[in-house]
This record gives sequence, C-alpha cells and structure tokens, in this order.
Amino acid sequence: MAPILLNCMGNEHKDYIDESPVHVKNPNLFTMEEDILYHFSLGTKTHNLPEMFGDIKFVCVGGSANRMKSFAQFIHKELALPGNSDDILDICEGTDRYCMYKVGPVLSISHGMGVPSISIMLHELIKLLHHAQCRDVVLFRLGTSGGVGLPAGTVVITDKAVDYSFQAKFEQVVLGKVIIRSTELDEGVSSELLKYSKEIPNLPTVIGNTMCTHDFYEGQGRLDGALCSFSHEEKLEYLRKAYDAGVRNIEMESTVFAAMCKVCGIKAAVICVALLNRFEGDQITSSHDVLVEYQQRPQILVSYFIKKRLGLIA
Ligand SMILES: O=P(O)(O)O[C@H]1O[C@H](CO)[C@@H](O)[C@H]1O
Ligand SMILES: O=c1cc[nH]c(=O)[nH]1
Repeated sequence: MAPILLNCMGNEHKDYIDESPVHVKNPNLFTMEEDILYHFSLGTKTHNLPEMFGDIKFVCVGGSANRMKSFAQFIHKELALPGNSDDILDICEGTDRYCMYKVGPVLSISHGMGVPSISIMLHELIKLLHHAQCRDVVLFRLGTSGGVGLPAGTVVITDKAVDYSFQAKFEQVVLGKVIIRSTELDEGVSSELLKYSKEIPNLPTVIGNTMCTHDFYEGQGRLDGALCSFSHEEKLEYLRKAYDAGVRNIEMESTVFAAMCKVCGIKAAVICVALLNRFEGDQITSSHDVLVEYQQRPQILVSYFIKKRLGLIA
C-alpha cells in the first residue's frame, strides 16, 4: 500500500504512514441506495458524510454524554483550534441516544453503558467512517472502571480485553448461534500510550487485562446490589483469580469494542481509570471533584498521544 501524508491539522508536521481504510464486513451495504444511521440521526442521502467527517483521524468514545462533551472542549483547547470551545455543537442533537462532537480531526462520542449500547453505536460509527472514506483512524475508549489490586486513580491501558472467564474473546449471538470473535487490541498504540504516560506528571498508569462484564453489580462480584447470591469470601476468591489471570480492572464495554474494531481493521485502545480498588470495597466513595479529576486522566493521556501524532509535541 502506498504511504500517505498525515497532515490533517494544516501544520508543518509530515508523518508518513500506511494508508488504512475502515472496512465494513457486510456485502449488503454495497447494494443499498441509502444508509440511515438511525441512532446518530445521520444518513448517506441527507448528509455529505465525506465532507463532514472525511478528515477524522482519532475517535474517542466513552459512556457519559457530559464526559464526552467535556473531552471535546478539552481537546479543542489542547489543539489550540480557532473558535470558542463552548460553541461546539452536538452533531447528533436530532436524537438523544448518543452525543457526537467533531473537533478538527477528533470525533468525541458517547456510547452509554454496556455491550448492547456501545455495540449499536459502533455499528453506526464504523459505517459512518466507511461512508466518509476515512483513513488511518485510531479509536480510543476513555472510560472508568473498578481497579483489581490497584489504587483509585490508576489509569489502566488494556492489554487484552477478557470475558468473565478471563478469556480474550467476545461471544455474539447471531441467528440463535454463538459466534466467537477475538478481542485483540493494537499493541503498537497501547505501548505508545504507556510510553507517553511516563512523560506526563501525576499520571499513574499500568498496562493489564480488562475484564468486561454484562452487569455492574452481581456481574462484577459486588456485594451491594439489590441482589447478591454469594459471600464476601467468594467475591474475594473470584477477584484473586482475576488478578492472577492478569486482570487489573473491570468495566462493561471493552470486549465488544475490541472485537468490532479488529474485524473492521481499525486500530483501537482502551484506557480506563480505576475509581476504586475492588479488593477494598464495592461502593464508589470518592467526592465528585475527585471523580471528575480521575476521569480526566485517560483524556490527558489520549490528548498527549493525539498531539504527538499531529506533531504538536516534539
Ligand atoms: O465510564 P464509562 O465509559 O461509562 O464505563 C464504565 O462505567 C459504567 C458503569 O458505571 C460502565 O459503562 C463501565 O464500562
Ligand atoms: O467498579 C466499576 C467502576 C466503574 N465502572 C465499572 O464498570 N465498574
């Protein structure tokens, strides 16, 4: 493949990288006259997607709509783009399912909580990137998580996204049958992130496996849900097994995120801050201000990565 020039910021940085399109793995899409991205309130006939999104190089996703709006405002300032960061508009304002902000070559999108919610968003995002003819896109999930043997505030870069049995796989039921997909993430992006984390002060960061569950309470071995069918000792035993299998945090989207990106040829990384150490408890007791500061940590790391890639930091 011929190398292309990444120079989407209009700056002087010239970085040769391999051209890498976003693949959709669905022949039906090529015979459709129109594709309506229903949950984004966008479509191929109603919107000029290449013009609106063709220059996107970095997509950052996270559960909360407010967090992803704050991230859009933050990255706007970090990239020193013209205009007022308070004026950035929600591209998906026609729907309240997800929010989406475009800031130069960066797209910031919320995905809600859990595998079904992020999976719907990813189907439409990947089709959007395909219709817009985007190239060389890196996708990041910026999230929160429960730490496994890590103090609150630690940032975890996911090595492998694993399921409840600590295996790096995602099971999707299709026409009543289970399809298994690999959840490998991009090693190069993860090691670059880890390297940069050491250049940023006060950003405790580790690389480790991330366990993805389908529930915040029983599914993550919490004793404080409305239902609980196990003892404190059984909870600790499960967490110890997870730790021994390399799990350092628990959240609710990483396996499907990794699986869908891999199938579609998109480089992806998961960066989540731990809000608590699950060996010490289940309730999230830190103050609002502390939690806001923790949630900014993955954003600071990814912003640094983006600025490095764009040549804005030496
Ligand atoms: O911080 P976000 O991105 O919302 O992700 C984590 O937080 C939610 C649970 O509180 C789950 O969606 C989990 O994956
Ligand atoms: O413990 C936690 C904290 C945030 N998100 C999760 O999924 N689990």
